[in-house]
Amino acid sequence: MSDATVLQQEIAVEQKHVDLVYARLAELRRNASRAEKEGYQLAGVGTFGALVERDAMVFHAARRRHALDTEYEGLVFGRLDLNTGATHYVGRMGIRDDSSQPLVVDWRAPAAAAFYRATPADPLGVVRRRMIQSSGERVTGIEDDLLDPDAAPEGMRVVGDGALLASLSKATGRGMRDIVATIQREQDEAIRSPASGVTIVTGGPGTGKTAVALHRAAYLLYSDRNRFAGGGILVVGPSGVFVDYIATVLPSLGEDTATLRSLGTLVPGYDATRVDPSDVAAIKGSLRMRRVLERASHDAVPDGPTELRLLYRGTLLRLDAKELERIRRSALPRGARRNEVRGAGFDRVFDALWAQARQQKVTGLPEKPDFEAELADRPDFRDFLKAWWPRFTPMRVLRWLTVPGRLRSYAHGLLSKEEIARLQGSFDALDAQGPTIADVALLDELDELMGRPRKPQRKTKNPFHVRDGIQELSTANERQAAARAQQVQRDEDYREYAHVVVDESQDVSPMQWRMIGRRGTYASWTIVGDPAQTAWAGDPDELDRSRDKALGSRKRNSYALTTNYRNSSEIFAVAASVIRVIMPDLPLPSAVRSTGVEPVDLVTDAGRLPDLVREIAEKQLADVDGTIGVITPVPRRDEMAQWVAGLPERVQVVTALEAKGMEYDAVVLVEPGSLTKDPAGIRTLYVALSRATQRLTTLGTDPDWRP
Ligand SMILES: Nc1ncnc2c1ncn2[C@@H]1O[C@H](COP(=O)(O)OP(=O)(O)OP(=O)(O)O)[C@@H](O)[C@H]1O
Repeated sequence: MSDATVLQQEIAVEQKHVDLVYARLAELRRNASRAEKEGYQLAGVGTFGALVERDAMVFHAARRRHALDTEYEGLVFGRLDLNTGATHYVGRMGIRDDSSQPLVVDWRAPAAAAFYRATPADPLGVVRRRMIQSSGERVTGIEDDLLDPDAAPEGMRVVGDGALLASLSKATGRGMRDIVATIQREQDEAIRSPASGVTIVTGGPGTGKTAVALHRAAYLLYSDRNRFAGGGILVVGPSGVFVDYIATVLPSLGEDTATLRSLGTLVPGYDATRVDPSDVAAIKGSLRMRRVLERASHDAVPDGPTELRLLYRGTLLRLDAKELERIRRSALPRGARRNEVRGAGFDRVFDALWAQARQQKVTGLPEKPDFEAELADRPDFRDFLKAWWPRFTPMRVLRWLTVPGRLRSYAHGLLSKEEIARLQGSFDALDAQGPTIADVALLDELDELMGRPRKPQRKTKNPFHVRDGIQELSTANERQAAARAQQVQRDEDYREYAHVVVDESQDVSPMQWRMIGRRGTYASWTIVGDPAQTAWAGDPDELDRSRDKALGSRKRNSYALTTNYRNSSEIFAVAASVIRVIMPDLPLPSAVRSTGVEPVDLVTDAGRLPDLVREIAEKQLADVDGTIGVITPVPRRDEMAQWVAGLPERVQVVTALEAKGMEYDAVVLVEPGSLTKDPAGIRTLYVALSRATQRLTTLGTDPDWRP
């Protein structure tokens, strides 16, 4: 029999099972719809208990139907033949037949772990592992691994080769794809790492760190839904571009209880996308900024009133600048939070005025409480208090740093003259352009330092909580929204996540670790990153210390990933040659796929550069089916975006910093020489050179751009 016939026969075998699964799925969807309808009919009964039961039925049925709908495509992707003679199918969700026998095992269930972990050296009871590829409900391909030939029963067929490689050669789309069908053993170990403590995943470019982090989030939600869906999972990535790229992965895994944030949007109220040059980011990210901000948070208000004069029952009461300063200082000792001790400051003003009034023997002076009430009623006095000790927003205080004299005095002894000058240059743009990504951590720090009257935590609006009356859910949309709301309605600045995932963690500055740490006090953590890709130009020890502080004394489990699944070996060789210059001993991942296409390096003059960039992007459009990344130096992004304006959407323009974590089928890296000035730049160059799966062209005006 020819190989093709054997393959067709085996496909037919699997198709039979897959048909069974989809038939059962259709039945389950019908059941879910019926449950919803029946839920409504219960309303007719009208008793209190029936209404609660109705809401519960409607909610669970709607959630079940949603899950059944999202997992439709490629539902079954694996089969395990065990040495016990048993067979398990592995898929995106677990499905049982009507006698409760499993038709498909959820990939996150313990029984599915062997699908990812079994190897010929350690087959874990698996004789044959089969990957099933399908399109819609149709099985299109099969790839087998025979793991334990000695245990194979007579007639067991083994077909295909290279399922992983086949999956890696698919075109890259706008969003990251899930890897659930081809997770590798070392990745699976990290995904299923214990739920508590800190899981640290390191590995070079393209080793699947992001994929692992996201699949781990899905795994945690599956393994302990109450804990992780209840508390929520926070996923932090470096940029908005990156967050959009990964946003598609979690819903496709059937989970919508994760909150995705970039470093510029982690704090509610800010949507920062502006990046600082690396030398400025290093200053803003340094822990020394905490002291600078602490000083600012205790300083007098610019243009605030310098004295208080009140005519009280014919007598002038007066607090001069010195006295006001003394009161402010005594009400605001070091460590006190200004917005929280405002009342204490006001009390001291009353005390000082009362003492004066008594000393000056004001005629008809009432008791102190009446004296205070009289003053508190006077608009001129209230205006004074508001101007002298306003409620401070973090942005208001950060703006004080734009005043050169103030910045110098806050930074005295903490930052060098040059550092102060650089910071000043950056803050000059604060009013016109809004905060940078690094500023958001400073604003969060100020919020912490100043304190604020916390809003009471909003109670979760659970559609089944009947204390406030039965909720009338009517349309399908409302039911869906209610089902989601039950899980995701949290305080705007929610800080009690059950798990925090930090992707591209090598780029999180010390001040940003503090910002993230505040939101993960009660969380377990997954931290993924690659120190060789960091753009951090500041003190590396400080970075380690601040990370350790955020993670606290939680137990740590570390995993290292060693295979680069993204780049062709030809492309990774270029990236590797660059990072070797500054990190000769760095262990690098091995790239498993060769395309036979060498990267291209072109040099031109400044005049020709725009046309050439466009020409190359057009050529790459013809060469690859997926996305094309035009990677630019940070300051020239908008200018270069004009050069490729009007090309299809597959062409995306990003800065070298925004390219962090991203992946494209083809990359044009423009002016690579702009990234070789310092080690942080070379590490960013390494990132930019390791984004492409198939084609890489470097193009610039400097023939000697290589470090
Ligand atoms: N087991 C796998 N099967 C198929 N594809 C995989 C597998 N692991 C990773 N990939 C693919 O490899 C590419 C790189 O993965 P990912 O972005 O998670 O790597 P990374 O380690 O975060 O990379 P970087 O540090 O460079 O940002 C993605 O396209 C991902 O889908």
